[in-house]
Amino acid sequence: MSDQKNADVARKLALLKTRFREKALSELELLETAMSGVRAAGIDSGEVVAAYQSLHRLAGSAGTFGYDRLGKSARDLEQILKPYIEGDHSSRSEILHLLNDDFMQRVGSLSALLCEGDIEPSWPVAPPEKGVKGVAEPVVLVVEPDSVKAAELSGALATHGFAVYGFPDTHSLPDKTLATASVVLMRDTLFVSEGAGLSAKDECPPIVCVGSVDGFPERYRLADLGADGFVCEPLDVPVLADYIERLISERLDVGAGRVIIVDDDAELLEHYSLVLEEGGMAVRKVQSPSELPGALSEFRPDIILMDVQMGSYSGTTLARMLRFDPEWVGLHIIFLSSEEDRDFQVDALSKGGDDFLTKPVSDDFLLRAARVRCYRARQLDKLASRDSLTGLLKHSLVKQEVIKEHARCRRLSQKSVVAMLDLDHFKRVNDTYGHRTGDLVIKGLANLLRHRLRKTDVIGRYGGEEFLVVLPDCSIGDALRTLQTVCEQMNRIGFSSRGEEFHVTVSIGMATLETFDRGEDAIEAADQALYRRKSAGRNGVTVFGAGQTDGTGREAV
Ligand SMILES: Nc1nc2c(ncn2[C@@H]2O[C@H](COP(=O)(O)OP(=O)(O)OP(=O)(O)O)[C@@H](O)[C@H]2O)c(=O)[nH]1
Repeated sequence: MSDQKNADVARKLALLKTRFREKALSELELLETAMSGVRAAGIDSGEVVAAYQSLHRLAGSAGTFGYDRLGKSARDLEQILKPYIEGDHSSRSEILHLLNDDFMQRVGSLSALLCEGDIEPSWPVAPPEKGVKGVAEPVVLVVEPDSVKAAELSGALATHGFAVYGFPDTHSLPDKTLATASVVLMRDTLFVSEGAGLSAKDECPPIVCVGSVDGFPERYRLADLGADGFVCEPLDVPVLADYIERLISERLDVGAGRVIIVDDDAELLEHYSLVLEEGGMAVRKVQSPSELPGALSEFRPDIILMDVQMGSYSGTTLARMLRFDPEWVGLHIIFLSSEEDRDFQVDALSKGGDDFLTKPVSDDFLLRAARVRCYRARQLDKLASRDSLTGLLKHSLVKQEVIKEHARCRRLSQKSVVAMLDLDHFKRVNDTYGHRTGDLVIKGLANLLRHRLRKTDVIGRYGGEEFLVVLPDCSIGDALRTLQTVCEQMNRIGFSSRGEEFHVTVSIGMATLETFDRGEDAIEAADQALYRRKSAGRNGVTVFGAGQTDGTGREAV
């Protein structure tokens, strides 16, 4: 984060702290006056419950703004009032016993704790570096002293769509370059002597060691020194490319995350959201619970962080209400509450929450907790919506995306393209090299598409060796060029099995989306174009219904 941005965030946090202090001061003043009144009259007309709620709020929020001692004192006083408000007695003698001198004195000293300044709120950990820079081509750094091996590995990985840069040792590797990389591949012996310094750097991406000796002691040593992975020679490049791909997508998932925060306390809401946003997460603030259903449909978060008591609304009831809708049954709801009572927490969870964070939470803890929970939510979501072999969208979901994109194109008069891809003579690959190798080829094409297409493009596995992609806001000419590149690059990837290297080609049929009445018709048209490409000799792109050439000199049908 730049110094300027740091200063901005610090200024905003300081402003929120001031607002909190002002609000808390007037609340404490009211509390003290109310308790003095109750004590003097010996009659409680609901003021003690209000005082309990006020102390409960302070106990949960003060620590967030750096007033730890205030939060703790408020919690102690809240605990004194708790048996009274849970019981059914409010005789004069009980009130006087409750609001004794000691209690009143402690209430009176709360506001002094607000003037102490206490500790500054902790600053969240820095956002993780994004694994993929720009549109495509994740950067892989190869740190290998043997220049021949380095060149071989770099060339092979480049055909899988990675941008590869080689370095003979860690000293020649600039920090700036390191920060742009998604993965470092490093000779294991070099890692043992130089790697610890590298992995300790903040900007260092995952380090995968490459070695020729694979045993428990060697792996343990590398793990102990901070390596993230190990691959043994001779290298199977498609397997390695897939492994790198997995590391990259895991890393991206950890950083990203969409959170809705529901809290009726404006300062807390602002503070939490600032902390998460600065940590790289996308946040939607909801202060009024009635706005939650609309925000959910629009923002589609990974998780909800929700206060438990918001005026007349209860967070647990809201959680239960959300589960009425099948769409939100799997949504992760995390309660943020100053309630420490275990029975209460279990009860809240049984009503539809998934987890409990007890307030006050430090900024750092909040960010880490939200990241981990978003990551888990995404992993679970992936299991349901993603194809397990390729990690791409499953058949029904990618089809849905086509239909959605078709409606969007019609509404906004925009142009998009849908394309169907199919590996050529794939049965032969399976028959010759086995199903496992066939799977690697399928993954190879999936990874290539991920690298070559834009982040906004939708990619799905439509069938066994068939893929469907949607290219939104894309002219037919641009789509043709992009997909031709995919064909060329697929053909360049060298797969190996049983000591033999082989290459696989892909055929593609494409169609404009908005020219059809329904999205399904556009898929059908792309499929027909694919069929024609297969009849016309495979390995290329055919546009539905156009007399365009496919870049290989052949006439597309
Ligand atoms: N390894 C592997 N093979 C699969 C998978 N799904 C489908 N297949 C195989 O893909 C092959 C598809 O073969 P065909 O439909 O005959 O087509 P083709 O051999 O690719 O020939 P053309 O499409 O005409 O170029 C079949 O052998 C399927 O068993 C999978 O998940 N993994």
